[in-house]
Amino acid sequence: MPVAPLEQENHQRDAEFNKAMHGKSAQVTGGVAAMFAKDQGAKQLAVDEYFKHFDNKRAETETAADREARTREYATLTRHYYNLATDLYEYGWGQSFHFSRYSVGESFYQAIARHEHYLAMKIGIQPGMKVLDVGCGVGGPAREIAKFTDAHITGLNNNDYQIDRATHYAVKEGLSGQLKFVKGDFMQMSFPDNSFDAVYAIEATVHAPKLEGVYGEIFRVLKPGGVFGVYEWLMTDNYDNDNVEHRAIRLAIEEGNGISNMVPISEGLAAMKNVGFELLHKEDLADRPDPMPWYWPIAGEMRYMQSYRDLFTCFRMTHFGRSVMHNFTGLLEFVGIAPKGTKKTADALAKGADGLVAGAKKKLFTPMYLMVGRKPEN
Ligand SMILES: CC(C)=CCC[C@@H](C)[C@H]1CC[C@H]2C3=C(CC[C@]12C)[C@@]1(C)CC[C@H](O)C[C@@H]1CC3
Repeated sequence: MPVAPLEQENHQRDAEFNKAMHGKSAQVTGGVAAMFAKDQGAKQLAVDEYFKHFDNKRAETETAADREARTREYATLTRHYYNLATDLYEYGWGQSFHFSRYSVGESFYQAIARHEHYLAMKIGIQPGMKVLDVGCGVGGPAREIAKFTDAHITGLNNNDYQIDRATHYAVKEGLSGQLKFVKGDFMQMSFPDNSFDAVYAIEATVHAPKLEGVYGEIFRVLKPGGVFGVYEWLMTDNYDNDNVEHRAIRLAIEEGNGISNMVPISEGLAAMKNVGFELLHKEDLADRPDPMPWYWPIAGEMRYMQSYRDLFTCFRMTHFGRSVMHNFTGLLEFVGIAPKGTKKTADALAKGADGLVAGAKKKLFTPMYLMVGRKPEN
């Protein structure tokens, strides 16, 4: 695919849109309350901007030009995806927007935290280090890793609403001295060269139009000798783009998850090497012989639940739990309480979740391809 030019950043425009759409809802407790406190007109704009890339696009007729159009507008596409999806994520999943491995007797949130600790350990984060979290979401992982390691973490994010939420939670948890959140496009970072001791990215760099672009920026801002670790979303090398069923799964994953261009493992590995990283570790953690698969919560496979404390969290992700919530939002939309587009977004997320599960079961997709690379000393 030809390399598209990067989208021009406009922080003032984004800040104004954030204020218009989300108002003061970043301060609200809980995803559901925040979800309904939006401006209708601004939300409609986000819906139109996001779904123009996916409405009426079918795997059977998808062209390279469709994919190129998405990558040209990668930043707007992903920013509006998170304008629409963030509250639902918080309602249905929590504040760490990633999957994890699970083990016997381990609760859902313990597993999520363990996945974060594992990456922090793999890249050797030490107390006092200056660490960058690329694509930090609402800061769940940054807060956990800050507490776990005593490091200073900067979260980078292109969505103002998520930055506001992350900042709000950091203040609430008394972590403002250790955490800061910065608005920006990870393809064109504003940090000077060699500014961080370590960098990590958890299921976020898949939003890049080209992995080499974001990994190149990470390489630039990392100090020589510093280590970068990533859990990457990749199609496995079983994926065949000429197979319509495979394409339909990839397209469902992209639409439901704000992704402009998902690529195979081989491309992820090549990107790490091409930008200059010395690869210390590569492994698909989804291939570990775990007693339950990473996707069980979104597949609604409640038999894997390990703690009754997880009952409500996990029930919300079952097909039944989702349809209760999605039809309820549809009803609230109909009577004018919820802003238009709430149900459409929820349904797209559900379709994306089904795509993730189908991709995982057919061994076509992984959300936890671990790559750890060092920037050489000279
Ligand atoms: C988009 C990327 C790169 C990472 C996010 C990973 C996960 C946190 C999300 C992927 C699918 C999402 C869904 C939900 C929460 C967040 C995810 C698991 C819901 C369970 C939220 C509640 C809705 O009613 C259904 C959603 C299905 C998909």
